[in-house]
Amino acid sequence: MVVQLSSGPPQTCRMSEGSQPKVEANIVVLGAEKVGKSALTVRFLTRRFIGEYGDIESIYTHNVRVGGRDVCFSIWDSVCPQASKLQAWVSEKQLRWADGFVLVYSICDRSSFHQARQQLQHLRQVKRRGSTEKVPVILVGNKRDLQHQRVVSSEEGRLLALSTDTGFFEISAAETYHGALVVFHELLDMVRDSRSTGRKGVGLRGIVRSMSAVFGRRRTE
Ligand SMILES: Nc1nc2c(ncn2[C@@H]2O[C@H](COP(=O)(O)OP(=O)(O)OP(=O)(O)O)[C@@H](O)[C@H]2O)c(=O)[nH]1
Repeated sequence: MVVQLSSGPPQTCRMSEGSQPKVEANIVVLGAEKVGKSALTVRFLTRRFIGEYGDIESIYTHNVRVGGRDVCFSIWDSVCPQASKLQAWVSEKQLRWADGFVLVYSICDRSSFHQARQQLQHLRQVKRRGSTEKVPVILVGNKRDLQHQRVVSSEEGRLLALSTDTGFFEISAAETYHGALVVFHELLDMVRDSRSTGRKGVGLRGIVRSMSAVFGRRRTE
């Protein structure tokens, strides 16, 4: 079941305000079980970390201003089906709907990194809307606050991202809002780039960003 929700006052993405049309971006958040997909999504939507989240698959609508433009994010917080725990999994419906993907793993869970690798390979192989162009993807290593439980190094994440033309960040949804903000804003940039140039993927600018994408310091909100 997919539930559609709005994080703010009821609005529709079809509206535009001011002289410039509203930018719309459909984002699917993917990843293995319990890696923090909902925590990352809720952080971005509300700035808060509430600790425990239900496992209802939801699409949230979030209207914000980014760089002087009104943006409407529709964010599909997906649930990994039990049957595909160790498989690359993304539905045809998600592929048709999404402008971009956030692919989350936990730095404390090697199998979630393995699953992210498979999902990335899958996303890089599929054709979208009859196109051979690459869909924008950001790879996110979450739970960076749990350094003592880390089993996936930053370098492994960064290398996987570089080898698949993908953005990359390590964050802690539990600790800061900033990481979630940067993930969604960077993906928005990639979506807009891909629309304006027809070029999908992270490109040179994104690769340079990937190299400095690991958040080493605790930041306050
Ligand atoms: N320490 C720490 N815990 C986190 C972080 N993000 C999420 N968690 C915890 O990890 C657990 C799973 O988080 P969820 O956001 O529900 O993960 P999910 O991927 O949406 O889970 P499912 O949809 O059920 O597969 C919860 O207990 C969260 O509190 C983080 O950055 N650091």
